[in-house]
Amino acid sequence: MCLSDLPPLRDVIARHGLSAKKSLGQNFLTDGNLLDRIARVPGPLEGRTVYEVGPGPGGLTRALLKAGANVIAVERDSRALPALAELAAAAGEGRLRVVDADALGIDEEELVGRGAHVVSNLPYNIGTALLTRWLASPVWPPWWASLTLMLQKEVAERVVARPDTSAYGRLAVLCQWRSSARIAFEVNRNAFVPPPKVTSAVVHLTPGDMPPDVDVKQLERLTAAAFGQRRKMLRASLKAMPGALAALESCGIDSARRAETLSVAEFTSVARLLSAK
Ligand SMILES: C[S@@+](CC[C@H](N)C(=O)[O-])C[C@H]1O[C@@H](n2cnc3c(N)ncnc32)[C@H](O)[C@@H]1O
Repeated sequence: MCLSDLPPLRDVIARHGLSAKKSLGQNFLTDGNLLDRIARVPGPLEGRTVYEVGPGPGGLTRALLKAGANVIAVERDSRALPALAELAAAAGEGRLRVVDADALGIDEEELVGRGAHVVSNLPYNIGTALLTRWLASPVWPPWWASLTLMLQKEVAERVVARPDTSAYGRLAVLCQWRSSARIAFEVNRNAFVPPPKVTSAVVHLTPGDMPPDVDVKQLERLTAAAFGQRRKMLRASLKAMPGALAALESCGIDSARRAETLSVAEFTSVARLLSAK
């Protein structure tokens, strides 16, 4: 059997008894056109390595393989392994490797090497944790060439949010400091089996070329303190952080401002001074 002869995804899900488990964030995609559209977001994939978290019954994996990628996928639900083994056989020798593990415990650089594209319909319960980890990598440029991720629309909006909006916060600062981030398109909840409660969106991030003079941990501490009390003036929210008020002053930032008014560049200039100490 080859990829084009595979049975429809709904049949695969039924035959392998893959009833969706809420605890694993399982909302499966079965629309081939939508899956092909997601696989096109990172650009040409012929001969490229793609890392996928949570292939489940393999809908997105199938689209990625059809696009010519070699896929390394990590799946925590061992019920999906037989369906994925059939997909691997149809794709041909060496094109799909499935690791039966928790993606939160994976050392991605060791597993997939450098230069891989990440394409995933992420389980919602670990989506923000994985995105933050991939952006906060101590090694920069990171191991990934791009991230194409299905997230809850509300999380996607936090990734691309601008200052002076309620969605602007720690995630926006981290993502926009380290990458170019955009929402590729929204996905209606009815595209999933079963439909989740909320609309989703596919985001695409490519790593920026960062000078190494800002310690990501300092930036994270700074934004955690500032947005932890986002309604307060910075002079109150950053009071307990050593050096922060002096760094604000050196950067010409009025400590009567609130966190959500600071641009990403302003946050990084303060973090740069704190990193130099
Ligand atoms: C939203 S579903 C996506 C399934 C499939 N890729 C699709 O698009 O239809 C999320 C998948 O992630 C898997 N998963 C959940 N938590 C995981 C974890 N910690 N590590 C690896 N996979 C996980 C689930 O079992 C499920 O298959």
